[in-house]
Amino acid sequence: MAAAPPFKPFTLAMIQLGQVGADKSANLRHAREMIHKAAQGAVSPRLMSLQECFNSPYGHVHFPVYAETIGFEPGQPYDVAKTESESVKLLSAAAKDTGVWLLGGTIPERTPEGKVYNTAMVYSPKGDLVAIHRKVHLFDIDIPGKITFKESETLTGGSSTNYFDTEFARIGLGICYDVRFPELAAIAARRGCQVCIYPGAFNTTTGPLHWELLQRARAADNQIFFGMCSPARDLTAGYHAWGHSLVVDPMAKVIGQLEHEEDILFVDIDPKTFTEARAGIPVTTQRRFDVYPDVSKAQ
Ligand SMILES: NC(=O)CC(=O)C(=O)O
Repeated sequence: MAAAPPFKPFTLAMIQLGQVGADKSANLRHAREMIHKAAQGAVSPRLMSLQECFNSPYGHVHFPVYAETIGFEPGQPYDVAKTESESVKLLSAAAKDTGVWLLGGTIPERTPEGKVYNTAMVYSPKGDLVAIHRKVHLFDIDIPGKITFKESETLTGGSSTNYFDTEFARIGLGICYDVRFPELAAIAARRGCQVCIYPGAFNTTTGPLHWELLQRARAADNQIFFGMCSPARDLTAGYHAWGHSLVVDPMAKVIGQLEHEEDILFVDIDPKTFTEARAGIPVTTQRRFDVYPDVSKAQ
């Protein structure tokens, strides 16, 4: 594995979209407008993120209907010009036009074998698709009287951990429910990620107690910056997202958070906090892998 890029200061933008409805073209148009708005903000971001499921309503019945073929293979060249995926075309053009790294939220992806994944894509400022992450842990829960959700009705879980390198940081990837499984962020951090960003969509049942808690926990466990980008809340939709897109620093301090309406969060990521957290509380050098296994060596 190559060494992580030197960690440099940068501004991160979390784009919390409202208006995600049944009309995919309208969803895509709105995402493009908001990406351009974020890029032209008072502080120029170097990296922008969209939310989980930004081009379709969130629900297992919708995934197969909205699914697109991406055809990305890690390590293989990928020609955006040859894709039929309208979401890939839009995200690639938006990254290129703005000249900003873009974590393009997630979309339902259909593979040639007919499997459907919940997939995040990352575009470089040149518009190249450089990484994907398929949601590893499917959101299957049942809280009687509150929420029942079963992604596994139509989705398959991804089977790899993923990160991407920019000129200012190594960024670890996950999607929403993945945050409840600390191994994923631990693996990313031990592979040199200074920042993890997960597009997500918690809800009004799980969000109040767990959204901030889990992100602060993953940041503190690993002494990294940790952020999740959510959809805005739409009470006319079938799924009531929590909103509150959030970024936490390596001391587990919340350094930026939105409310639940459509908005854009700009956060300055300062490597000094990362260095100071690790120097002051040196858990990253005090682990006892003679007592328990190192999960990052498992794959
Ligand atoms: N939507 C998810 O994947 C996860 C979620 O809402 C939760 O864990 O709570």
